[in-house]
Amino acid sequence: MTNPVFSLKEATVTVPNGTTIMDHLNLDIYPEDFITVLGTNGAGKSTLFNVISGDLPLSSGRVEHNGEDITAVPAVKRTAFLARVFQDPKLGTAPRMTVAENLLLAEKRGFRRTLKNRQLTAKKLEKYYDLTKTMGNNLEDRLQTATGSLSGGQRQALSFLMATQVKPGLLLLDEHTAALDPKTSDQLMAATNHQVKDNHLTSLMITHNLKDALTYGNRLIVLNAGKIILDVRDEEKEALTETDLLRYFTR
Ligand SMILES: Nc1ncnc2c1ncn2[C@@H]1O[C@H](COP(=O)(O)OP(=O)(O)OP(=O)(O)O)[C@@H](O)[C@H]1O
Repeated sequence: MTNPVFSLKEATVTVPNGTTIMDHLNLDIYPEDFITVLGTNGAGKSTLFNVISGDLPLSSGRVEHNGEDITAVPAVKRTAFLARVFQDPKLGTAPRMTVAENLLLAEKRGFRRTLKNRQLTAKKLEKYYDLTKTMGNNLEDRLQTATGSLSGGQRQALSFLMATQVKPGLLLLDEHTAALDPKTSDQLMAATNHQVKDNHLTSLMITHNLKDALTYGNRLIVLNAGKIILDVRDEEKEALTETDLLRYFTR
């Protein structure tokens, strides 16, 4: 069997008031896994992402990347292989910079970000045109527009492209379509799915949308009280229904 890209082993987080918000959690993430992450409010979904990204240190347990112990590696260093897209369209992009400038900046993920000595050549603009066109929301016509005046859907599409332009070893999608209207959300989910598949990305996606959790990805996990209470993949996932899932939300 293939080795995991990323693992949590007996990962536990106890916060200063004594509450354990991640409880001896074990998770092996394999190459090209697209894992949808479900759970009630407070189940520990953001905690899981914060532990993976290194923003929240473990109280005990281990974090491994390609078999190497990275428990003590800080968040800033983990950006060399990890990218995250947030729910808030304002996060992840620089509002005064244009779409093209943001994409140029994103090419430096994992390195010191500066636009010094880097230019938006005609070739680059052509590349960004083709890239943004794949999102299906006219972002390609707004390459020279300041990001702050894009629609929420266009801005989230840009955040997604910025996170994936330099292929991350692991992509964290943190309810990235939740702030969008249903049609725009569906459009970004479909574009996300294409990009994840076409670029063979390994990713986790937090969602409260049961339909999306069932439709997308090869694997689904449900969290409750800082533990994984369901972990299914392939045929087992495909056989799941919304009614099956709702049972995990009544605990
Ligand atoms: N840094 C922290 N210090 C103290 N408590 C925390 C911290 N981070 C999270 N918690 C607590 O841990 C629990 C899990 O929170 P978390 O944000 O991971 O849940 P969630 O599943 O993402 O919820 P939601 O769906 O509402 O976003 C909550 O009770 C939360 O208050």
